Amino acid sequence: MELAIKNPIAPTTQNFLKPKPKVKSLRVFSLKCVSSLSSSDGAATGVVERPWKTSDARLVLEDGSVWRAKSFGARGTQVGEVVFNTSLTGYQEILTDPSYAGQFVLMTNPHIGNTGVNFDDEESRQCFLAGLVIRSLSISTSNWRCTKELGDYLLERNIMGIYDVDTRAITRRLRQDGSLVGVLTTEESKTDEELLKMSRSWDIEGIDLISGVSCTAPYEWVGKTDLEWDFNREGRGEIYHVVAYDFGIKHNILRRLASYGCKITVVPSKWPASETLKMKPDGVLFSNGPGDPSAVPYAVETVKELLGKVPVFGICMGHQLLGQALGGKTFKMKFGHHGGNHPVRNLLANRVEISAQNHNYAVDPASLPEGVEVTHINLNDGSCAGLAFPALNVMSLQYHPEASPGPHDSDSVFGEFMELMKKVKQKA
Ligand SMILES: NC(=O)CC[C@H](N)C(=O)O
Repeated sequence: MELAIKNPIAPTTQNFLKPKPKVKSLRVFSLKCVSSLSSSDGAATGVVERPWKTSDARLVLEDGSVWRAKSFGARGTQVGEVVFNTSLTGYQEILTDPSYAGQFVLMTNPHIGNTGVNFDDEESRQCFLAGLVIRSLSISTSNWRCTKELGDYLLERNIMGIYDVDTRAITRRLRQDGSLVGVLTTEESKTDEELLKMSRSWDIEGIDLISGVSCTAPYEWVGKTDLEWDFNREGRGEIYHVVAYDFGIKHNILRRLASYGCKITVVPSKWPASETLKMKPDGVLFSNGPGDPSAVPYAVETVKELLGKVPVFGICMGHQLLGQALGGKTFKMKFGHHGGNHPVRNLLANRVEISAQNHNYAVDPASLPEGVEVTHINLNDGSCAGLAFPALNVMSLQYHPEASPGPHDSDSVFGEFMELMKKVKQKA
């Protein structure tokens, strides 16, 4: 089969667009835990409640479903958009990925918490997500790197979690109806109707969530990937100065850039392009970040001002901002991609990579002007997973080459960014 590099995706977004949430009447779902412990009641029905905790939390979705659950971590009431994540491991990296701001992450892996948390797997300075939804909270924690149990960690960081909720049923609902806004509460006094109203009066679209997660002043990043974990130690020769825009940057992007030989200055999301150019960088990185990419026109303007003046690399939100700066449009997908098992066709290398992904929006390839190439395609749904505009030294990925958590198949893209900076530097 001939691989066409230029915009090979059928110019349609209709398969991905999120439909309007269906308004249904309130229905309550509660999960009975099937236990292998014998009790006279349980033996008769095959179902018994765990004796040490009964449901003390509710998740009310905007479609009218009410999910009774048990709480861990912080208590209170919180609104957010529910998304499901299919990663089998790496819940600490997911919890600290700032791109989840405003969202409840529902893990499809039913067993969470068994390895606790540790000092090394943090992807940012705090947890920005709205909450965590899981099927089963591990009753024991055991790992040589563990420094704390998951529940204590969430409590310290004021993040709500619920367990003993039917995560498969909610995932099927999200797949069918699209991502849904919900309210999580431990407050008995709030009625289901009140919570439903609350969930229907909030929307993640159109909000600038980047400003709440970005750093507030520039700083130098020096940490490399620990050699023990670095599976790719080649090509660390030259030093390039990279200015990294922090739209909610994950630490592993910075570690990978440092390991590839970059001196890195991280700057806040509203850092002027003119100031960046004064720093004379060899390249600029636009990071991942939370929320609606069309709600941050100031960031698109900054990207536009830098285009053509310095090689640029965009990751996830950075890719979506680049798409807009090049003249394209973004749209909201039905339920997005969140997990460590997304197959992507890399059209430049003609190979399939299994990738880590976390996004609810995508660039519409049909909206892009001549000369912009789609370089990567998500093989699950054909959506645009990477772009290049060689004339302006632009490259970007919709997904996460830095993994954390996830497969490392796409790590070599950092090497491609080094090559791009080298080429431009040699010409200068
Ligand atoms: N990981 C990211 O950068 C996410 C980008 C954007 N917030 C989205 O959901 O599509």
